[in-house]
Amino acid sequence: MTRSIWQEHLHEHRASLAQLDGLEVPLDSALSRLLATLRHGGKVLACGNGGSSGDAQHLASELVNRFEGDRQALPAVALSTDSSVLTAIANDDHYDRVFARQVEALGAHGDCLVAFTTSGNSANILAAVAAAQRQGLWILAFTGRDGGRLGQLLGPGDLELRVPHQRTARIQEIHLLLIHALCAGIDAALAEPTGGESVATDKIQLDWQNLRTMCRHRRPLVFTNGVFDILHRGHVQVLEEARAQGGCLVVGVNDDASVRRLGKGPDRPINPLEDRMAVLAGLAAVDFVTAFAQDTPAGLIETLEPDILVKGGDWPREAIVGADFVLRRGGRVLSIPFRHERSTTALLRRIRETAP
Ligand SMILES: O=C(CO)[C@@H](O)[C@H](O)[C@H](O)[C@H](O)COP(=O)(O)O
Ligand SMILES: [Zn+2]
Repeated sequence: MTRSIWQEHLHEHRASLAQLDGLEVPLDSALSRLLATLRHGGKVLACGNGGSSGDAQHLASELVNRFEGDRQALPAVALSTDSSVLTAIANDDHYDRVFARQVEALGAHGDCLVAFTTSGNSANILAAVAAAQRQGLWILAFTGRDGGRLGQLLGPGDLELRVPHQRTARIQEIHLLLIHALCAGIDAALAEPTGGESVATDKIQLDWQNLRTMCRHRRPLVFTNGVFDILHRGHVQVLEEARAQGGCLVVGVNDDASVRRLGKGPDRPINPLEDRMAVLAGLAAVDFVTAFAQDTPAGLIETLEPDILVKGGDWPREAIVGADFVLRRGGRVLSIPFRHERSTTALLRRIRETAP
């Protein structure tokens, strides 16, 4: 008896699934590499032809938007989506260059190029991989059969998820399974806290360069600074309004010696830097907390290059340190008034006056 088309497909699909145990280790490596890339502010560029261009778009949409759980938006671009860019490159240069040119335009050191090809031989994919290698991206290749020429092009820092099947359709079906497994792993690692667990320690980033990289794609970047000795309602309100202005809020905190130089009193700060940063990191509005030892946060602002600079209270905009720098780069400077008049100094006076 001949099998129906459906029975044939089912049979072949099951047989291809049975050959995939070897993918567990490279899938785990791909997941950790991707997470490290995303956590350090890197982005994902994805490309493929035909059905594989759909895979590239599928992956990008699940990173930018969401897969199954709530987590931050992640930077990913499918290189097969802009018909103007694609037709211009193919028309003026060559179809083989359609992805490579975009990698040159958008790729940066540390980013990841995800290349889908069932044969491993599509010329535009090979060119994209070569361009990515020149630009310092690492490659995650989804291939089939024997990996084709792409399998041989990959360097020691690259990874390949190869489906050892001969038929394009079966390979593509497994590619989608792999995409979903990766997205599930990313969801699990970056899930928004449901309570109980602490993300606050990850928010404290004392290395300015590291912080700069982590904020690279989290724009508009909002920056504010202060002592935050005894956190009060006015602080929380200003921080919430500051966060609402952009996509990421970094708070720069004066270290203890620089607070003492501000002359607020011999016993200030009451709370040491570590405690002040931990309290700020516990606020939902705050994405990152860092510290500065200088008299002003000018150096920190120049390192982070925020798009929006905020001070709370009655600071005139022109007196805000770093305002010139941010305005010159086309950014905005805001003075957000305290809607709840509270001050740490006044609070301390009251505590002392009422002390027995
Ligand atoms: O979806 C399919 C076949 O299932 C086709 O569109 C297929 O993706 C195209 O023939 C691609 O051009 C094949 O490219 P590649 O996988 O060999 O890189
Ligand atoms: Zn197809």
